[in-house]
Amino acid sequence: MGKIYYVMGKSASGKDTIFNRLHDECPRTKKIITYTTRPKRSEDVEGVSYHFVDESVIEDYRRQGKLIEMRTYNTVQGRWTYATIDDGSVHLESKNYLIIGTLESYKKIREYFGAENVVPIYIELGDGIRLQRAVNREMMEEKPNYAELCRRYLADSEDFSDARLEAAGITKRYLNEDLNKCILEIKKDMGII
Ligand SMILES: Nc1ncnc2c1ncn2[C@@H]1O[C@H](COP(=O)(O)OP(=O)(O)OP(=O)(O)O)[C@@H](O)[C@H]1O
Repeated sequence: MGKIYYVMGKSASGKDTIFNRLHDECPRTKKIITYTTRPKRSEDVEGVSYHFVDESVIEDYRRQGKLIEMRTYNTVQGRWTYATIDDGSVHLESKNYLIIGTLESYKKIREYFGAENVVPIYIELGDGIRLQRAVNREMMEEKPNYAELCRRYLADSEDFSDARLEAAGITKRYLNEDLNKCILEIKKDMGII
C-alpha cells in the first residue's frame, strides 16, 4: 500500500523547492496536483506546480462530489481559490504520492484517505531567513507584489502556529537551512535511502 506525503510549511519555507526535488529524485512517487484560480507566476507551468483553472471548473467538480477540500483567500489581487480534487489520479494500492498545501487541507486529506495513509512533511525555517528568501524571490518577478508577500508572511505565522501544529499531531519538523541536508532527512524517513 502506498502513502501520501503531505508537504507543508509557511510561505517561502521552501516547500515548493523540496516538493519538486522529492518528485525528481523519487521516481515511483507521483504528484497530486492542486487546482488553483491564482494567476500564474512567470515560473509556473500548467499541471506541474498547479492546475490553473477558473472557479467554474472547481464548482463543476464540487457538483460531481469530487471536491476533497477547498480554501479561498481574499488577496490584494482578488479571490484566490485552491482545491484538491479526486480527479481519478490517485491509486494508493500501487503508488506513493506527494502533495503540497496548508495545515487545514492536510487534515481534510488525512480524513478523506485515512490517517494511516497520509504522512506530514512539515518544512521549518527561521522567520528572518524566510522573509529574506521571500523578498529575493519576489524581486525576480516582472511585477513584484510586496503587499501580498507581507499578507501571506503574517497569515502563515498564525496558520502554522505551534499550537495548531501540535493539535494536528505534527511533531516532526524538517529544517530547510541547507536544502540537501533537509531532502536527505526526508528521504531517509520515507525509506527511499
Ligand atoms: N535551502 C534553501 N537555501 C536557499 N534558498 C532556498 C532554499 N530552499 C528554498 N530556497 C529558495 O527560497 C525561495 C522560497 O522557496 P519556495 O518557493 O520553494 O518556498 P514555498 O514555501 O513554496 O513558498 P510559497 O508558499 O510562498 O510559494 C525560493 O526562491 C527558493 O529558490
